[in-house]
Amino acid sequence: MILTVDVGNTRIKAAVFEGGTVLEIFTFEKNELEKKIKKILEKFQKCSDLVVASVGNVEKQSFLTFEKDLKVHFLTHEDIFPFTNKYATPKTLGIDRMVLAAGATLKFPRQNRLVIDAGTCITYDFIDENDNYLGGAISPGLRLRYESLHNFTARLPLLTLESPEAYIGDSTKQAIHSGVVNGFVYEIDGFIDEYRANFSNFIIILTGGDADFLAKRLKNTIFANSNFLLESLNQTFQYKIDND
Ligand SMILES: Nc1ncnc2c1ncn2[C@@H]1O[C@H](COP(=O)(O)OP(=O)(O)O)[C@@H](O)[C@H]1O
Ligand SMILES: CC(C)(COP(=O)(O)O)[C@@H](O)C(=O)NCCC(=O)O
Ligand SMILES: [K+]
Repeated sequence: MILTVDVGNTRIKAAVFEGGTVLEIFTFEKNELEKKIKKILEKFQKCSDLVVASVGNVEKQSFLTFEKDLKVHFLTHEDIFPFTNKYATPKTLGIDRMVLAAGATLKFPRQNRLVIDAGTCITYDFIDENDNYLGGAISPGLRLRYESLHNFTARLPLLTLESPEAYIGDSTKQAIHSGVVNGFVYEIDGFIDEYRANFSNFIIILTGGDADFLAKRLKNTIFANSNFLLESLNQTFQYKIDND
């Protein structure tokens, strides 16, 4: 049994796997990390490995305290991945993006793949049919857009996510909801159209905290899999064991 942990910039997601099957998923805040992991390990005492991919600012030590119970692994750029990394700055590529790319490569062989992760940031990652990781894009996520409109202006309120009534927002609130939500949807549909125009035979994987909200609103039909990063972490770890 393996416990995988994804430390994002907003929240921590964790999952227990038995082989390729997910047994349970957990989502929690950074300040609850040790307490939650302890509880998970009490419930799943057969966990032999804890596998962490982190782009957030949590202390390594919070995980190392569990070394008495099981083996702790932090995935890094030094690990073995199933694609050729063509990013011009491979060492600065987020480990979450590398894990998503690994999952897409292993799960969908011999095709072009675009992974869209709508989390704190929206990340786009493209792996071609010859398993070359080419890069993608990084832009502000949904909540980040609401927060930055408020934080960098004098007059804009901080709103929480709501579906806009129309694309012509007829009040400050509706204008913000339209700008944030429609802007988010148009951006993603625009990127998908661009990739579709340039590549055939490709699959799109949509994941992240806003994936379900987004999937319903896209012009392009894509199914969301909120657990894709956790599943990919499990697969990346298996791949590392098999190929090290
Ligand atoms: N309970 C929640 N707390 C924070 N963000 C949430 C919550 N539910 C949904 N979200 C949405 O999830 C997004 C963050 O996604 P997530 O995948 O958790 O980010 P990260 O992997 O960067 O930590 C935010 O843009 C927000 O709109
Ligand atoms: C782009 C990110 C901030 C996304 O983080 P997230 O939204 O998943 O919390 C993270 O992948 C990161 O810190 N990347 C480093 C820069 C790069 O990937 O090129
Ligand atoms: K992301």
